[in-house]
Amino acid sequence: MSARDVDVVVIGLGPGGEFAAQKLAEAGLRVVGVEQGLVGGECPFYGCIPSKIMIRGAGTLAEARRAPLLGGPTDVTPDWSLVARRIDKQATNHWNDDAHVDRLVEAGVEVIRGRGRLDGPGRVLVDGADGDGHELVARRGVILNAGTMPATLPIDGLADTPYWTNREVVKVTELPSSLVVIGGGPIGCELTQAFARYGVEVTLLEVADRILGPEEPESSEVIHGVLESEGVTIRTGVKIGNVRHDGRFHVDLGSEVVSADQLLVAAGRRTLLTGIGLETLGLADDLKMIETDERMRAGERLWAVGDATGKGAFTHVSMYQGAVAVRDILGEDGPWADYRAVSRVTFTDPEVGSVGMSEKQARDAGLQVVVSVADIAESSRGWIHQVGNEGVIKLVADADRGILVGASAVSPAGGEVLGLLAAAVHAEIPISTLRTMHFAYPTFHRTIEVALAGLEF
Ligand SMILES: Cc1cc2nc3c(=O)[nH]c(=O)nc-3n(C[C@H](O)[C@H](O)[C@H](O)COP(=O)(O)OP(=O)(O)OC[C@H]3O[C@@H](n4cnc5c(N)ncnc54)[C@H](O)[C@@H]3O)c2cc1C
Ligand SMILES: NC(=O)c1ccc[n+]([C@@H]2O[C@H](COP(=O)([O-])OP(=O)(O)OC[C@H]3O[C@@H](n4cnc5c(N)ncnc54)[C@H](O)[C@@H]3O)[C@@H](O)[C@H]2O)c1
Repeated sequence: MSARDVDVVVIGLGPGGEFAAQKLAEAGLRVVGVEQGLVGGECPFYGCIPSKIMIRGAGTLAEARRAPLLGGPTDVTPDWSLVARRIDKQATNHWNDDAHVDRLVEAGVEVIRGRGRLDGPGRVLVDGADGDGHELVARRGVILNAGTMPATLPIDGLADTPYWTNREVVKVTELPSSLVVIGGGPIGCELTQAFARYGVEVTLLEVADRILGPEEPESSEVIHGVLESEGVTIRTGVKIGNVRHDGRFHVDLGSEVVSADQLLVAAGRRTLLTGIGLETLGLADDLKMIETDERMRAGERLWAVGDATGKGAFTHVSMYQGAVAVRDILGEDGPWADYRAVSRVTFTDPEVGSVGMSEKQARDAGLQVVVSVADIAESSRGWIHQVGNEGVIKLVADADRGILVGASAVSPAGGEVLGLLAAAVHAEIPISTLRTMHFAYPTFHRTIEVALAGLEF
């Protein structure tokens, strides 16, 4: 096997790696992308897109069920096959990544299917899926975008059961009549609500004392209430003793055993950095996360982007970081990575949009914190909306600087309401300026004006 010279090798073609590979090739560099699974990564095939298609279907059912109260009688018959077909045919092309590969090849990227590993600065060895080995020398360097897999839980008996993770759940064609979900994070909450709206009896188990733990307590409270009102059973603070499977799943919580036809584990992610050759660059070979600087540099001629950097496991963060790495590799002068105003949306109904720091994070950072919470249901638009109007706007301000450092928008279309708040935190718009804005009537985002008025300093 003789080494081949190129400019850049990208190991892992998730959203950030795919983006970076394309941009660098379009800029005229010789780029090789190495992917052991599907080009595009988790988001289009097992994550964001399929889950949001489920949520879209479930949301239309929820709205139709609200119609008798507001619009007129409806007869709603859930049909999961519409969702399954959309995911299979429209979204994933039967889990075929040709469209992603074609886009890269068109841009000039050489795509090698196989497992890549580092072999010193700028050097990559690939165990090709076709049995061939490849030795690549990347003159400028390597971008690592290895991403994550579902975390495996050390629960007695679990590994011997045919439980679902996000990998299996996106391929479901027939719904179970009951489902236990382990993990009340974004995946657990989004899918719990989607399945419940299709008539599945769902029990959600969360080890922490509240679901959506990293979000504001007010956000968790709204979503907890909404899920329960839609028939979901929620247990928080649980300790799972063991899991058994005898055709049905039995989850032992000590004080009770929860049984269901299916089990979904959505309890976090694990990175794929072990065995990827980090030690050949002098880094530890058992890292859970990879440290990066503001240019996404992680070592000698090594850049890292995506979930494995620990800066927010979101597609838009991975792509943002990919763009930063591209600028650095092309010798541009920034702008470099800044995580003050990372925005994220959990696509429950209501959506939970948030940006920047939570109140706790701001207090822990020693800021002079002032907060304000305003109720969406009490706004004119909330009143008009009626059923499904639960939500809050929460603002976290740094009183010393007179700016917002964080905010949450739990609301119908909360992810869209978030836009204004994300701009405010990102651009450090003075609160005095925000207070003088026109807030169109009657919108959900007008509740931001109420929350701004409630900031006392
Ligand atoms: C159910 C679900 C829903 C989600 N919903 C959203 C959402 O609504 N919005 C949002 O922003 N984010 C969402 N996410 C998160 C989002 O999918 C990830 O943040 C996103 O995919 C970015 O991940 P990444 O760039 O780190 O790489 P990944 O998408 O994890 O891809 C990494 C790729 O690297 C490959 N790879 C790994 N090691 C090697 C190797 N040694 N050699 C070759 N290839 C390798 C893998 O096969 C994989 O294809 C969701 C995730 C899940 C699971
Ligand atoms: N809309 C979005 O942007 C979106 C949607 C889904 C996922 N994602 C991304 O994917 C990541 C992974 O999602 P996730 O929900 O799997 O992970 P997560 O780490 O965000 O949440 C996992 C939850 O499982 C709980 N948990 C862990 N072990 C448990 C146990 N033994 N018993 C009961 N509960 C347990 C945790 O306390 C936590 O609340 C997210 O952090 C997010 O960044 C984003």
